Amino acid sequence: MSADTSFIEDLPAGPLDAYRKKAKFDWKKLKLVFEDVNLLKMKLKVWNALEKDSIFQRPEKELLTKEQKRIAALQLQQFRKYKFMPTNGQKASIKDRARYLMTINEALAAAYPDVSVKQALGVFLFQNTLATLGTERHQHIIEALWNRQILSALALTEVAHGSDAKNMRTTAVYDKETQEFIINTPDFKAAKCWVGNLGKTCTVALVFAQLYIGDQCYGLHAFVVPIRNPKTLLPYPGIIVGDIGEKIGLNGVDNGFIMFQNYKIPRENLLNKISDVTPEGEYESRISDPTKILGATLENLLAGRVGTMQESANNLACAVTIAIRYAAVRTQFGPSNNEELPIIEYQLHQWRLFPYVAAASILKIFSTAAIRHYLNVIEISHTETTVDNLNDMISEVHAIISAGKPLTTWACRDGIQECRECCGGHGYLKAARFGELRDTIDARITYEGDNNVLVQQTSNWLLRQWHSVLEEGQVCSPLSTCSFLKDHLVILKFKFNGSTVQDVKNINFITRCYQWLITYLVKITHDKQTALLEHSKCKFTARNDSQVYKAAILSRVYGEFVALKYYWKRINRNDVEISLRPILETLGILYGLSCLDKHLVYLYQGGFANNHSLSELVKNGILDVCSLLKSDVVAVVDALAPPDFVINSILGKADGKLYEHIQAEFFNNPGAMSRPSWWREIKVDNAPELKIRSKL
Ligand SMILES: Cc1cc2nc3c(=O)[nH]c(=O)nc-3n(C[C@H](O)[C@H](O)[C@H](O)COP(=O)(O)OP(=O)(O)OC[C@H]3O[C@@H](n4cnc5c(N)ncnc54)[C@H](O)[C@@H]3O)c2cc1C
Repeated sequence: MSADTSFIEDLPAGPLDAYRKKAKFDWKKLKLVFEDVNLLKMKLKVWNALEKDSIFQRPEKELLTKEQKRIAALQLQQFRKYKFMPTNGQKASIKDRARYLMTINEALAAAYPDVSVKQALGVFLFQNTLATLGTERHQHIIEALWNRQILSALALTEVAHGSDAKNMRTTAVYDKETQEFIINTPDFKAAKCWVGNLGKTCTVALVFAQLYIGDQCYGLHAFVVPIRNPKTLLPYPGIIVGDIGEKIGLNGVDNGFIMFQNYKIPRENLLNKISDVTPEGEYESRISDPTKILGATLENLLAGRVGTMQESANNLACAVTIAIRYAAVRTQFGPSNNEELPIIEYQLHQWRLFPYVAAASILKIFSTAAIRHYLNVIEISHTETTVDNLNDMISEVHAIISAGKPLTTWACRDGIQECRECCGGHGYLKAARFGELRDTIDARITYEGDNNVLVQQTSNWLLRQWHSVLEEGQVCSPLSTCSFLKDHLVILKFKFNGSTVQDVKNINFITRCYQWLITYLVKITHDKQTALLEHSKCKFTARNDSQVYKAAILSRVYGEFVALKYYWKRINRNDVEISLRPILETLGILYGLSCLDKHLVYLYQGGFANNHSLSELVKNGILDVCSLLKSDVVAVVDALAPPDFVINSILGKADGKLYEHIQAEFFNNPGAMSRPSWWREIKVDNAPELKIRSKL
């Protein structure tokens, strides 16, 4: 049965129709492959509400940073009043409920990134952490959170330590006389910093500190710490708290710093699901290894990372929508004086842009799959059901997300920049929106775990699988993302023997290349680490000196392979109409070939190919697919795009009336045609006045 697309609004007629008419599929049906129908309806509901809400109207002129913070705080307050969750949502399973909440925040992030960051940190991440690390004694805090009585913050990073969480120096010392923890910041380098919502607005923070009983340190633990009096918003005594100042972007978020001086909190404020301290000062833990306790504590950040993946894929979709719509209307040069071509007709322009359209399509579907896996393991972890390989599943999901967040955010960073350049000078206008998209993605590369550090978790996991293949001939990959490693002897013998473009323009070739690449890279990374370890006798050095050209590229290649794997699985589902298959396959092949183009050196280095044909065919394949995509690409971005209100770009509107919107921007920007108030300061008294009329 054909999917019901009647709830998706038609697009306005205009100059883009010329290309829209060429598409060989229905863009609305394609949209329902990129988006789950119910979640899309929910997002449309959110966007419709915000579009009509006066507090969410966009300012006509640039606001001062402190005004941006005020507006974002008010918008968040207002947003929390909406009841977007379906009526049965409150009773839904943990998984469904979390999915709804993530979708609501995803919708918010696409239009108001600052407000969504404030909500994600101050409400969802806090709630998630309390639910997973807290117990019934923290239930009242969760309730206060849902009743909008609390806005929180998550304080992990310190001035001198970010990625290296286990060396953080804030302490929480247990005092059994008063049954309190005493929190201290030894010096400025241990001040918590960059903490969203902490600068001006939050009343409570989740603070990560080293737990001490006497002289014994039990590692990093999470504590609920009151920060400000909710009635006055003034900080409590014993705290130095403030805003870190203006940033490159996301200035609606009040990122703050904090230092504690013998600041006391009740014993019960320790989140105690994994480990607890008895009133008498005994430490009790369900896990004996302190590094595992830290791991379990920080596992919560996974929710933020999958959310980041999805939001970044959406940002990339926004950027390519703007650039493709622009390219289909903008004309420059032509074969004859009276014929100018739309810039989308140029091969170079297609080659610069279309791979990012493919990336947005693949990464949207990949992030949806990553969220599904993440929520599945969360749900299983919360039920009584025992699942034999749950830990293996969690490790694999962790590996997928640790590769997926960097893959998606980096693709988005590069894609936005290319799209900006593809729109020429007009792309540099603030109203084109690339600036905001670029600033937002920039921060995502670092927060929720710095990309270059995160990818090491994926390569470590892959190396463990490789070790297990060599030792026991098996792999722990319940989600089958690297189960092929057990066939490594066969895979490493693969050789490329294709001779036509058709030999590379197919998913079997792409899968074969990726399986070979992952196997080859994990092998050479392992060999390098083993040699370094023998030489230096130091695991730390061995690991660090095998990142460049080895482990780091291994994680990247694995991320791309998994992204394609989930994409292929999705497009081959029964609910995907036959009419959509060709375009979906084209997008998948373009993504695969464009990524492989960047890894050719490894395919040659390892002997997968030994003459020029692989390189030539991959490159010709990309150009072939680009030219094939030209007539469909406008409809593809129609399927990827959110409504105009969300895209918020004068270059990317669905009506394609590019020059009307540019004119409106030029003419209507405040004070555009008025003399500046400071004109006297620059006037030149003795300047000759040139005639404006001819003497004749
Ligand atoms: C907009 C924004 C919002 C934030 N919000 C919060 C928040 O709400 N709460 C909070 O606690 N924190 C927050 N942070 C902080 C953020 O989580 C940290 O910036 C991040 O974890 C990285 O830590 P760092 O800045 O100390 O960088 P560092 O860890 O010092 O890294 C610096 C550089 O060194 C590299 N590097 C580090 N270790 C290695 C290694 N082993 N091998 C190779 N390279 C390495 C990194 O890749 C990076 O490029 C926020 C940051 C930003 C930008």
